[in-house]
Amino acid sequence: MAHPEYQYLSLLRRLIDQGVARVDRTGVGTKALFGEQMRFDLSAGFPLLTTKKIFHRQAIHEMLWFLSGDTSIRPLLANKVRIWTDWPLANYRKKTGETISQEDFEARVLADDAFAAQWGDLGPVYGKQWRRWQGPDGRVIDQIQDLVDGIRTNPTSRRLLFTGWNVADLPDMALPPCHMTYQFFVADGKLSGLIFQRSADTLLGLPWNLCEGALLIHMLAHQCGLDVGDLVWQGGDVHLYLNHVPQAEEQLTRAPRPFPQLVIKRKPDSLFDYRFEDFEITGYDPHPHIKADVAV
Ligand SMILES: Nc1nc(=O)c2c([nH]1)NC[C@@H]1CN(c3ccc(C(=O)N[C@@H](CCC(=O)O)C(=O)O)cc3)CN21
Ligand SMILES: O=c1ccn([C@H]2C[C@H](O)[C@@H](COP(=O)(O)O)O2)c(=O)[nH]1
Repeated sequence: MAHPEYQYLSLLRRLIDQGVARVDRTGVGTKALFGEQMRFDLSAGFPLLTTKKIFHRQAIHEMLWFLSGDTSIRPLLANKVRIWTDWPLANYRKKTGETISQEDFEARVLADDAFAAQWGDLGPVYGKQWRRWQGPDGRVIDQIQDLVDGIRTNPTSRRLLFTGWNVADLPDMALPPCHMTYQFFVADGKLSGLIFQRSADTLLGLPWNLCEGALLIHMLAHQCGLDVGDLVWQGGDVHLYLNHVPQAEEQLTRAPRPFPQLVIKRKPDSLFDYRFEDFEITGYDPHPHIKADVAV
């Protein structure tokens, strides 16, 4: 059987060859396809792309940050994860007219509590909706705890899902959720998960989304005494930014190597008590990193 990473590589190829040119919010321009799917059997390896190095250390931190319910970039910065800085930074520059560097902005968010509270928060993004969805009656809903309970007590339920797409809160978010809905399925002692991603930056964001989705399935399965099944990824507007075409062509010259394995070294009492040190990726031997600019 062909290496599962060819699903990703053939998507890159089709985006370049058949993607429809579109003007987008960022002004960069994309080539896009609508409605794409990939499937990875997690028992056969951890789907961390090998045709370029993915910074999985940062991806693990981001997933733990989502699960913590936090929405400030401060805990990310404390772990040297800088992928979310561009949006609060652009907001700060626009509102104050100051031309502060990214480094100085990040240093202030880390050092100054009041500054972090005013400028470092992304609004009611993923973590808030996952862990503290606010009902109209003021009730606070922990969608992830409900999911864990559901998988344990009612594994054949067709309602094992959570969503970040809180329509009323969208205007207050730095960015509306991209990986917006997750659904789960238990069969034969295995947990499968599906990500619905309304918008996918195929070169930069998607490899992280696959890594983090796979990590979440592993964590949930670990907590619920299940083996891992499939990660199904479903994309709506799936695009390649025009300034990423050379990087995609470079990546397409490379042959996939065996996927690594995820080792979870400790079983904490709850899904929310995992620490970064509990995870180890073994056997990861990727091709070199390929640099690309993120569209803000
Ligand atoms: N245009 C765009 N693409 C995204 O993937 C994206 C957004 N915006 N906005 C919100 C978050 C932030 N995410 C990001 C942002 C940057 C990288 C990125 O630049 N990754 C590089 C290197 C990162 C580094 O040097 O630390 C990579 O090669 O993976 C990845 C995901 C995913 N999301
Ligand atoms: O986890 C993520 C987060 C974001 N993206 C990409 C998808 C788009 O290129 C931008 C978001 O812009 P919208 O105009 O809100 O769609 O970020 C991703 O791929 N993965």
